[in-house]
Amino acid sequence: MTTPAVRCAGLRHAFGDTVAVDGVDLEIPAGRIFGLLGPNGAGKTTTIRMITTLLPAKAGAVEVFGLDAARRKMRVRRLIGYVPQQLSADGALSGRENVALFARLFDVPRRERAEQVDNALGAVGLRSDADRPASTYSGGMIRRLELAQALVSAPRLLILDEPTIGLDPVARSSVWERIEQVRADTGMTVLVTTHYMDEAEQHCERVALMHRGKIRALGSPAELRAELGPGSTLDDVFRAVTGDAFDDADKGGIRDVRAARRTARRLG
Ligand SMILES: Nc1ncnc2c1ncn2[C@@H]1O[C@H](COP(=O)(O)OP(=O)(O)OP(=O)(O)O)[C@@H](O)[C@H]1O
Repeated sequence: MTTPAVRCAGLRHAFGDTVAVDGVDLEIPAGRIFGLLGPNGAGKTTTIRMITTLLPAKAGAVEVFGLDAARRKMRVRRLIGYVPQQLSADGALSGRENVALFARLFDVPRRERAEQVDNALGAVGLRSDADRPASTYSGGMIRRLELAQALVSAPRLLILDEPTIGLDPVARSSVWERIEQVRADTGMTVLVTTHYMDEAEQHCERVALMHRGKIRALGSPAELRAELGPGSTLDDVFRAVTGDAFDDADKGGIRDVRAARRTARRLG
């Protein structure tokens, strides 16, 4: 059996009295697009931060391609490209300069840097806009630039936290198009969190539904819907396994995140 890209066992993290992640067992097969779905506050970002080694687990273990994330932190970090929810591009720099900065941060060898930067920009469709300031980019272009920043070190696991939040439908599909193309070209594993059930249905081969720190359902979107019966949606599956409507569980917090990304749509 091939080693999974990620294996979490009994993963737990609490912030004071708030248990954000509550005993998560999860296996993410290599080479697929895997969606971690759940409403605001479900524990998705906290789970991702433990997988990236940015946050130590209070209990349980994470393995990335068989490497223990607690003991082999630096090796694990080199396998991962991470696009957080927060903006990570600098509006004063050109697209190319932004990606080159990440190439230096991730120790891409000096003689390969210019080519790798150009390849990453090409992979997200930004080559012709690469030399103007990122402050002139649209929201979708900024998201694609952040994708290029994560791709420049040629990671085996690409982790995207809400990659399409706050974008209009056209920009959302262009981001997904690039993600799917990169995965097809490189075979890398993609772990994505999203609030958008329709996007998960369309683009993720497997999904985990997370609610209040726990994984409530796991499988392909089609399998999960089939278990519930004909005509059901992923929203229905979520309601069936949690007893909550997805939107009710959200408690409005997502609006703040959306607003934040909307205001950040133009840099500078
Ligand atoms: N740094 C922190 N300090 C205190 N509480 C936190 C912190 N980060 C997250 N939490 C809490 O942990 C819980 C899980 O948050 P987390 O951000 O992991 O959820 P999420 O599913 O990623 O939601 P979102 O889409 O809003 O990021 C929430 O109750 C949140 O308020």
